[in-house]
Amino acid sequence: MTQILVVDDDRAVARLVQRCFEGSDVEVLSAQRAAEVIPLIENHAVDVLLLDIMLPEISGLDIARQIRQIDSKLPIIFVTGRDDSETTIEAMKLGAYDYLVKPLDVGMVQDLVERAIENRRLMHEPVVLTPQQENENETGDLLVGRSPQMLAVYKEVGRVAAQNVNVLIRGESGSGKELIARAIYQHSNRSDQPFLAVNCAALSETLLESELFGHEKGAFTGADSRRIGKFEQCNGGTIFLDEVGDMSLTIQAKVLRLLQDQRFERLGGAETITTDVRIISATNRDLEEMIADGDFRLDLFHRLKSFEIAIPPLRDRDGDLEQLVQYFLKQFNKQLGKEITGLSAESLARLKAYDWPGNIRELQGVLRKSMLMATSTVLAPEWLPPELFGETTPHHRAESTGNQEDAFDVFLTQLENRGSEDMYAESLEWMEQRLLSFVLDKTAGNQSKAAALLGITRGSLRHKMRALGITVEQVVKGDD
Ligand SMILES: Nc1ncnc2c1ncn2[C@@H]1O[C@H](COP(=O)(O)OP(=O)(O)OP(=O)(O)O)[C@@H](O)[C@H]1O
Repeated sequence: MTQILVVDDDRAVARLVQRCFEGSDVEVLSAQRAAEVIPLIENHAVDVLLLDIMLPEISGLDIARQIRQIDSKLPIIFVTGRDDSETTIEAMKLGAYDYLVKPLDVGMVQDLVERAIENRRLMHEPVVLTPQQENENETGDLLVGRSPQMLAVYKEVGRVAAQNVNVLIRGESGSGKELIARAIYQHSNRSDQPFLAVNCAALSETLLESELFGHEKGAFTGADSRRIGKFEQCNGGTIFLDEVGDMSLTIQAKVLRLLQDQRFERLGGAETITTDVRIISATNRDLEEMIADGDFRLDLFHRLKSFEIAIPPLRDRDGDLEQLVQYFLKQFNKQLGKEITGLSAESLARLKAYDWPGNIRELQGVLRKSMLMATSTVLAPEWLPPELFGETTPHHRAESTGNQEDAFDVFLTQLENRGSEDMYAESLEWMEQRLLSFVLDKTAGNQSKAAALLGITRGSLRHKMRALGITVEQVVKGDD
């Protein structure tokens, strides 16, 4: 259960935030007075704080300073009446996650809070590497796999984590680059400082530049106030630049300068700002080829890879597939209320023969989808998706008739047979899984378009996708 705390003397703010998360697994706590804040934070596992900057008795900034003493990494979203005030800048420099300007917009609140929750997860959810610790009661994300190839990776993480050098993580899509980045951060000397992740492929050039370096008012159309960028906000911390190969040459030049002398200017600004950040970057692109084509700077490449970790693709990890399958079976049995005991020999052989271009993420998706559909306790090949057989059309079960009602009936009968006491929730999950996959497929993975079709915000869509274990790659790849 995720908990967010809303502190505002205007009760309407807490009510609005409550409305934003109705029906989700987010619990909204609220307080109207400054004196309540610290005890609430001390006594609850608060994941995100929405804090009014202008409380009657004390400034929100002063409370934030006190909170930093207790929890230096709690994402704080300030709520303010004006968006160009110096106070807002001050708040961002204090390490606030972001700020919202009143009147609040439901979509924006959802979107920002979702992102802050995700950021909290990235910082807090421990990534467990040590082989002896592999047990199901472990909390956090477990890096499963004891192949010699992965043991070498864990050793490298151990070697480099405490050194204050930039690390470049390379590996195919879905191979675990983000998990490794978090493991490095968590074992580093900066683990008590923030960790901020930026996906360089997800934003347009101007927006990415502004996200990283900030901007001054009027720097570009739509820049109606000054904004502090991640490099300034994350002073003393670690930035994870995901998909670093997707940065434009202009931004590459700016990042290079930052790496050379830890200085930069906000977009459209003259003031030179100094910052101290460690960069962990990741890519699945062939940077050497990009350098040869003039698309990536050689000098930046060398700066980013003071240390390089190459994550092997799943197909090259000796013996990891079986362990991962066991691990995900247990996990999904719990999540889906199933009792699937294992895979048939033929299914396992099929999984082993497959190439896994989407690596662990694809394996997760395949198992989840198959387990959701399966009506037997052993996962037979008929429940596996067609792409594993090199087919492009469904070849099995009720779905093969194209009749979704049949598939739903099968699912319901199965729930009934195993005496489910949670049919409502389980059926809704089944439907949501299909609905989201369908819409994301129709929009070729475009989440904004998908959210618009569904009539929900992008934040809610992302939240649902995470809860259901759906990734865009899976959807798009699974159906092409
Ligand atoms: N060794 C592992 N053990 C258990 N789960 C794993 C392992 N590696 C990856 N995962 C899971 O697989 C999914 C994809 O991992 P991750 O996001 O770290 O990959 P990535 O390489 O960063 O992907 P992308 O290239 O798309 O950014 C996540 O849900 C992650 O928790």
